[in-house]
Amino acid sequence: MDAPPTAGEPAVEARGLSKRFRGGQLAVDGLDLRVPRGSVFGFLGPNGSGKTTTIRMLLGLVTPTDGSAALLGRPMPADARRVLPKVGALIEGPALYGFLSGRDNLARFDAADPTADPATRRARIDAALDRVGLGAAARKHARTYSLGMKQRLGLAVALLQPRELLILDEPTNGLDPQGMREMRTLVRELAGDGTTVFLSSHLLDEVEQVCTHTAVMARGRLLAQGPVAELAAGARGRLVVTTPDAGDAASVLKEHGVTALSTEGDRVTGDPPTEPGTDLADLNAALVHAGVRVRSFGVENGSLEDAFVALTGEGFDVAG
Ligand SMILES: Nc1ncnc2c1ncn2[C@@H]1O[C@H](COP(=O)(O)OP(=O)(O)OP(=O)(O)O)[C@@H](O)[C@H]1O
Repeated sequence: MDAPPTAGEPAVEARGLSKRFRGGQLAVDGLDLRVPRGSVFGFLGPNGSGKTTTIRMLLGLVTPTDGSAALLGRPMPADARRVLPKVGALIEGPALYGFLSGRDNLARFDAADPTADPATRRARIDAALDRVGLGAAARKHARTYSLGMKQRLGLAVALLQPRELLILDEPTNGLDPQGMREMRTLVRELAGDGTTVFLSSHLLDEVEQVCTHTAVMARGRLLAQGPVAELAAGARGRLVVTTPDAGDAASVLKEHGVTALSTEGDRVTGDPPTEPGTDLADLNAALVHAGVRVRSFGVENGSLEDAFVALTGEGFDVAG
């Protein structure tokens, strides 16, 4: 008999998880990951940073070169047969038959599951279709579905059984704004039901909007992880000045130790000086003294993007 997983055990845990592909490429490098139960966890990183490879290792689809992974307190892939029934996954778009209706696609997946009782199939399929908002389109051929509907049908496949953990690889990738909104709402609803959701994304604002926790990847390495609010709050805020004299303002701020200055129209932003004893009021006085007409002056709260830039020294949308 196995001991039940202890309470407080993370939904996903990786220790030193690494993958070097045959060509020599180190796609994932010593990843230590801890996904709290009940969280919506955003696995964030630019394209090519190693997110998909990590997800494939977590699910036992790729063998790690080094390190270990556990899902719901059980080692993977050793306990895959016991764990995977409690885990729904959506990776790389589901394999759907276009000539079958949404409902018949689900029936096919359900029939392929040896643990699924055929007597209750219909109810399971209805519930899954309802959950993803496809009840009305259930009888249409899947080939007529928009990409967003196909993604939601893929999620319905994952929801045919009750799940403790959902792992979604870039669930909004390629969707139009409406499709993105629907998928994000769905993720929030699923999390509201108590399911832990682990999703990968290359979109900072998506993670900020949807996730409670995040881990930030770049070039196969983990840069930071923790509650989204804590990471964003830890980032230094940006000084923001609006003024019709933007050019002069930038010069004065530069003279007074403001770095990483950028000007957009009447808005000048920069990193405030870090020397102890620097008072922002003195900066404002210096601007006024130099004849700069200041409309507003303040420090904006740090965002996840600020945290990322601080961690990597570069913008987010760089190719990994
Ligand atoms: N089967 C493979 N063989 C060799 N290299 C691979 C293989 N799969 C991925 N890679 C490389 O490993 C690195 C990480 O890829 P991965 O797909 O995990 O990143 P990702 O963050 O998921 O990016 P994307 O969002 O573009 O999928 C990339 O440089 C990729 O080219």
